[in-house]
Amino acid sequence: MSGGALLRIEGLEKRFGGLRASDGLDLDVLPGELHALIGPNGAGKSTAIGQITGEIPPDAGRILFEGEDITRLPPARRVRRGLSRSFQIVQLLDDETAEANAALAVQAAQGHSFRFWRDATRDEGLRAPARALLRRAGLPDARHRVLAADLAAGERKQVELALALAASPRLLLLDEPMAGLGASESRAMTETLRGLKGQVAILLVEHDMEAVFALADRISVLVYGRVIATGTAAEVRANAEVRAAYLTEEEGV
Ligand SMILES: Nc1ncnc2c1ncn2[C@@H]1O[C@H](COP(=O)(O)OP(=O)(O)OP(=O)(O)O)[C@@H](O)[C@H]1O
Repeated sequence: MSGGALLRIEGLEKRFGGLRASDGLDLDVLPGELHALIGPNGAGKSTAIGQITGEIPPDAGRILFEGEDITRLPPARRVRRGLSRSFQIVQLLDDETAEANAALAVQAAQGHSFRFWRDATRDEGLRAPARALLRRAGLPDARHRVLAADLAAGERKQVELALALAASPRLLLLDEPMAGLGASESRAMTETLRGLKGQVAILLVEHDMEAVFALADRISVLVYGRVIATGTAAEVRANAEVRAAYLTEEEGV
């Protein structure tokens, strides 16, 4: 496996017109680690995630997953290899319960057609693993039968995390899981992610520095499409280039 890395990104380039959203991006995620990708607005974090999932084709560079070049692989094939993502904006079926949403994800992960999705929401063989996923994602049992439309923002994020876990990923890509959450919801999500640590490698894009510093084994700092520093929280905090480019006293660093 590419030098022990689960995911290796080498020299990734992505231009939007004259703008270099990825500019020689290099990044490694090790098996089982929680690796945070931080950086100012517009640094290219979402563009990096999009290229890892296959939604955005890079102009140059390589993406290796478990040592294999997946740079040109379609998104669905990457999911089947163990790369799963959750989105900045939650996409749930609002008129179905949390449990039914998760049951559909279990069914999809088993490779069945969505044609029979209405049956899936009643199938106990899918509902039992669906409940297990929701518990792993931190949603209390009492909320499993609530319609997605009636869930709080934090609970919707938990369901979305359960959907991402349904594919049994080896690497989970999380794009701002704390976005739009209140302080207590963010703390709950932080605890949930702490519980997942070690079970699945996580690449976490997040602006909530409290969560990042509490969770990350390593942090990479992205500025203008390039990683300017990678290290532990203490190493990144102490890095002069990082402090100058991004982290400020106001953010408590
Ligand atoms: N489809 C696109 N077309 C044109 N420009 C784009 C496109 N997607 C992203 N960009 C630009 O590329 C740069 C990087 O955007 P990206 O969303 O990856 O940054 P980010 O670090 O995720 O930002 P944020 O923290 O605000 O989510 C930004 O300047 C953005 O405006």
